[in-house]
Amino acid sequence: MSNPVYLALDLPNLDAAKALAERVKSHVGGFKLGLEFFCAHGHHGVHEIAQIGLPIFLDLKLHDIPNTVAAAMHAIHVSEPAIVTVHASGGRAMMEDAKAAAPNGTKIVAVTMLTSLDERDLTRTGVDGNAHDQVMRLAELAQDAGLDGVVCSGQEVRAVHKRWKDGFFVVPGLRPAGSATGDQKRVVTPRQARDDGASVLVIGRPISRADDPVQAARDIEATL
Ligand SMILES: O=c1ccn([C@@H]2O[C@H](COP(=O)(O)O)[C@@H](O)[C@H]2O)c(=O)[nH]1
Repeated sequence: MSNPVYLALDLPNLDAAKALAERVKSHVGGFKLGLEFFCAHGHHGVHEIAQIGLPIFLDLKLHDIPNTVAAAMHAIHVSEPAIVTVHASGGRAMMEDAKAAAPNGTKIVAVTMLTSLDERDLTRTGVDGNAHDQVMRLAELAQDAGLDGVVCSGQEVRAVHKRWKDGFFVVPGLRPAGSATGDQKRVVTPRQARDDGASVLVIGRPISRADDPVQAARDIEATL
């Protein structure tokens, strides 16, 4: 089985990101490039990391009117990413148009409820109900829109997987036992997420901010 860990390269410096990616490449399955990276380094930065030879996950979390999201999706064809994110709360038409505009072979997955949010946050955004219900509702919408899968926390992935057998599930908010959670609120261990049906395990700071990132990546790999 290939390594399901995608390292989040949330670093402002391209040379530092490239150096980290080179160091850990034998112990992860791909690289996740998000807003911080893309805003700073654009397609050039994506190309530089892609040169290392592992799949690229562009975590842009697109969220706008359908026409704008489809145009943005066309603009990223040049990078041929393996995975791209949109926000499920952008609605069904937005997700349908995003999928239609995506490169062939790129998986489009929808963010349901950010792992940095808990139920109090949900209430404050005007949404009634718990995290489980919110994730299930948006996962169903994403499935109806023809997407490949969703982003959810490890606390919901088992339930989503049960309802969407052939879905593709991206799980961030992962922390090895005993490590700092930081701003993440709905957290599980990488092993728990994998056992519950995650397709991709997104891990950033537990590796990138470790004293020894290679050892941290190896330690996580050994638990899977
Ligand atoms: O719900 C979400 C969606 C995306 N992310 C992204 O994953 C990584 C997690 O980084 P850590 O350092 O392991 O916390 C980060 O790039 C987020 O933008 C998420 O955390 N939650």
